Amino acid sequence: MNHALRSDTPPATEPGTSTGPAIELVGLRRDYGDTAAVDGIDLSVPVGSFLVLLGPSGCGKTTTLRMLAGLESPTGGEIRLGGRTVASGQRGVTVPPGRRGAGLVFQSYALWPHMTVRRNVEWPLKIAKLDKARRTQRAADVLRLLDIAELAGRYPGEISGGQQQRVAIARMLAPEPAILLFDEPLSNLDAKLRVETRAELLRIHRATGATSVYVTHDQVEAMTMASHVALMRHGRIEQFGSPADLLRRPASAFVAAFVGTPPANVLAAVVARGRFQRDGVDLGPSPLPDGTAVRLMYRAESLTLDPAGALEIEVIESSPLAGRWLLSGTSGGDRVTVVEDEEPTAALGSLARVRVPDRPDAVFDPGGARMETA
Ligand SMILES: Nc1ncnc2c1ncn2[C@@H]1O[C@H](COP(=O)(O)OP(=O)(O)OP(=O)(O)O)[C@@H](O)[C@H]1O
Repeated sequence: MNHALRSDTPPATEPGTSTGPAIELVGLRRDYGDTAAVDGIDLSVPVGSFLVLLGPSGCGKTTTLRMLAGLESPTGGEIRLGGRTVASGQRGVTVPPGRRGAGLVFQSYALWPHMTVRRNVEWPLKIAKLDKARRTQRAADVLRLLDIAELAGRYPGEISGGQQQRVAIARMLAPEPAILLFDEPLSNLDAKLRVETRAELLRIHRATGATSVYVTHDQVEAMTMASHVALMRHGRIEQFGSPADLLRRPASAFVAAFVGTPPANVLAAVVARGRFQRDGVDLGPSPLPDGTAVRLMYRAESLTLDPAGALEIEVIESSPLAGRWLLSGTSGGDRVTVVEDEEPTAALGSLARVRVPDRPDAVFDPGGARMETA
């Protein structure tokens, strides 16, 4: 792959314009004894995608990434990179990490402390047996792309955490991988640097034209960076799509409650006499048969504080967000968040009432699967 190295150069391949998928996972699984860390994953993304593996701790994100990198072998299924099978549980194929055209950046950066920044970045090129002139040129190019050319002569112990991370990314990019793998790369940075580095990583992703896979448990990172999100749960993909797909049409109550700022509200209810009822509170008409147990989704912006509202909450927190206010409370064990234009006057610990619209934004069954009610 011919990497463009200047940030003002368009990506070598525009996302989505390639013929075949850059990454294909087919029935991918990894068992550790009785634990299915990855329990049968299927997905496919085109060249130039920014795929985020998102999900709570222990859902199998890192295991999936390590299998992509070749640090872990699947116990079932296949991984295809650029149409080539690099790992197959059944056929016992395993292409070693160095021959997959994929580069990995660890959370811990893993720089060699006794080598200068320049030598750290040149190291993978030395392993690849590039001659000295090309190594020097390539290292200079990636250090410039990452904006750290002036640090070339320093040792990792002499630069900041954020700069070390840039060096780790430069080292990963040096051999021009077609696939960039990131394992929670921002988790060691402070909040402001995280936001800046998000944009920086996207710039690098676009400048190289490579396909990126990025592991995080932070849905804000996923929603702001991804072209494709795979939201994982218990080793499986709960929903795969664009950030907008997950936000607009969550496939399950789990997705609804995991993504969005703030995430949507999900309230348990039962249908009685043609109405959604919750502990004696009427939440509006229901098209479903009486006795059906449901979980109703309401976006925070669909709810309003109103002294005449049907739902009573105990206020637990209130915080500003982009010129508006989020007020959260609890109702029968469920968390309820409302967006208000003005700072709410309700004190913490006090009771407030919330008006609920006649129609929920989505209806899920008690197991969390989406129900069609239209
Ligand atoms: N080497 C291992 N031996 C046994 N079990 C493992 C091993 N690696 C991972 N697991 C288990 O597999 C499951 C998935 O782990 P994995 O690290 O992939 O999750 P994750 O989503 O990356 O979590 P986190 O966000 O906490 O890093 C967990 O239950 C974990 O305990």
